[in-house]
Amino acid sequence: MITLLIITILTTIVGILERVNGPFSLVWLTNAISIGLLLRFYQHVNWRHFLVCTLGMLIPDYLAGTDAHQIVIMTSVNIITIWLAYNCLNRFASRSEENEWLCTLYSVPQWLLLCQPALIGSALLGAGGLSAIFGKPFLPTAVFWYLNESLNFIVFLPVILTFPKTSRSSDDHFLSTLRHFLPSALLLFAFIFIKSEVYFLMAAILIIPTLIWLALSGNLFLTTFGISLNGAFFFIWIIHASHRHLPFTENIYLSVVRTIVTVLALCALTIAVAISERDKLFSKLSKLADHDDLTGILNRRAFTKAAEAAISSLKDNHFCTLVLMDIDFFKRINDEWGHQKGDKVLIEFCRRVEKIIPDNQLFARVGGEEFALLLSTASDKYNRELAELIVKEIARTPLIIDNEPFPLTISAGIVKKVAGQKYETLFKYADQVLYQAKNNGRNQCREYLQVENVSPMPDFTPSVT
Ligand SMILES: Nc1nc2c(ncn2[C@@H]2O[C@H](COP(=O)(O)OP(=O)(O)OP(=O)(O)O)[C@@H](O)[C@H]2O)c(=O)[nH]1
Repeated sequence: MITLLIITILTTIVGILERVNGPFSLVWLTNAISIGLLLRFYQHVNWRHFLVCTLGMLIPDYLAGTDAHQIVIMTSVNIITIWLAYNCLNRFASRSEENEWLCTLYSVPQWLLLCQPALIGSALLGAGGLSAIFGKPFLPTAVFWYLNESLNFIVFLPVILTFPKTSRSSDDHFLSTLRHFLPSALLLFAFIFIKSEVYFLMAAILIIPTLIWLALSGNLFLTTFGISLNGAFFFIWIIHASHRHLPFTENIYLSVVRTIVTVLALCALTIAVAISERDKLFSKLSKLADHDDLTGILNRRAFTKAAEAAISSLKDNHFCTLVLMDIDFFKRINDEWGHQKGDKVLIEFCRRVEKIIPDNQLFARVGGEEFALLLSTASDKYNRELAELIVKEIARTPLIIDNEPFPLTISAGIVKKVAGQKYETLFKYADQVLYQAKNNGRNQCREYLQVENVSPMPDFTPSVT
C-alpha cells in the first residue's frame, strides 16, 4: 500500500509539472498509471487511496486552467470507465493460475474486446456531458474521446502488469532486466533530446525493432513496460512536432499516431504472450520429465544425470556419499492395506526424508519403493550419521497416514566416494550393502567400506563390512 501511495503521489507531481510546463503533457500517462494501479490493486485499495488517485487525475488539470465543469465530467467518466472495464474483465476474462488476466495468446484480443463497453460508454458519456455543458459537437467529440481512451487502455495495461513484477524481477535478474531495457532507454533518450525532424524520424522507426526485440525476449512485463514508455514518448513528441511542421489537423494526426502505437503495442504483446506461454509449457514439460509423478521428487533418469554431473565435477579431495534406501516389506503394506495406502506411504516417506536432509541434496525415487540420496555436505562423518538418522527416525516416529500413525522401517546402504570413482560404481556398491542390510534383518544402515586414495583400477577390490 505504501508503494501504491508513493507511486500515486509521484505520478501526481509529474502530472502537475507537465501540465504547468505546456499544454501537451504526460497527464494522460499519469492518469493511466493511477487507473492501472487502482485496477491492479483493486481488492486492496481503500477509499483513501482512491481519493489520492482521483486527486492525481484532478489537480494537474485544475492547475493547468481547465474549466472546472470539464474536469468534473472527465474525472467522473474516467472513474465510471474504470469500474466498467474492471467488472467486464473480472467477470469474463480468462485468468492464469497466478490469477493474472493477460495469460494466453487468446487473452490479448480478449482484453481489447472486453474493454470495448467501457471505451464506448466513456465516449458516449463524456461527449454527452461536454455537449450539454459547452455545446460541443457530439459525434466528433465522441469519436475523439473513444480513440483517446483506446490508447490509454493499451498504456495502462502495461502499467497493471508491470509494477508488481518489476520490483520482484529487479531483485532476481537485475542485469538481465537492464540488458533488455537498454534499447528502450536509448529510444526514449532519442525522443526527448533529438530536435531535428530527420533524426527524429530515424529514431521513431527504431520503435518497431525495439518492441519486436523486447517481445522476442519472451518477457511479458518488459515488453509491456517498453510499449508503455516508447508509446508514451513517441506520442508526446509527435504531438509537439505536429504543431510546428505537420499539415494535419491535430485530431486526425492524434488518431493516426494512436492507431499506429496501438497496433505496434498489440503485435509486440501478442508475440510476448506467445513466447512466454511456450516457455511456461517447456518448463512444465521438463518438470514432468524429471520428476516422479507420485511423490514429486526426482525420478531415476534425472537423478542419474544430476548425480553423474555432480560426481564428475568433484575434485579428488572432495567427497560425497550415496545412500540407497528401500522400504521394508512394502509388498505386505500393499497386500494388507491396498495399493492406495501404499501410494500414500511412499508420498509421506518422501516428505519425512525431505524434512530431515539439508537443502539442495539430490533425492530421488529410483525404483518402486527404492530411493537414492546423494549427500554432498562437507563432512563425511555427518553424511554417514545423517543416513543412520533417517533409518532410526523412520523407525522411531511412525508416518501419519489418513490421520493415523503408520509404523514403518527402512533399510539403507551407503557408500562414500573415493577419488576417481564414477556414479555407476557407487550405485553398485550401495546396492550391495543395501542387500546385506536386508539379509541381516532390515531396519538398519550398512556402509560399504573402501580404501581411500587408490586409483580406480579395474582390479580394485573394496572390502565389504
Ligand atoms: N502402492 C505402490 N506399490 C508399489 C509401487 N511401485 C512398486 N510397488 C510395490 O512395491 C512392492 C515391492 O515389493 P518387494 O520388491 O517384494 O519388496 P518388499 O515387499 O518391500 O520387501 P523387502 O524390500 O525385501 O523388504 C511390490 O509389491 C510392488 O507392487 C507404487 O508406485 N505404489
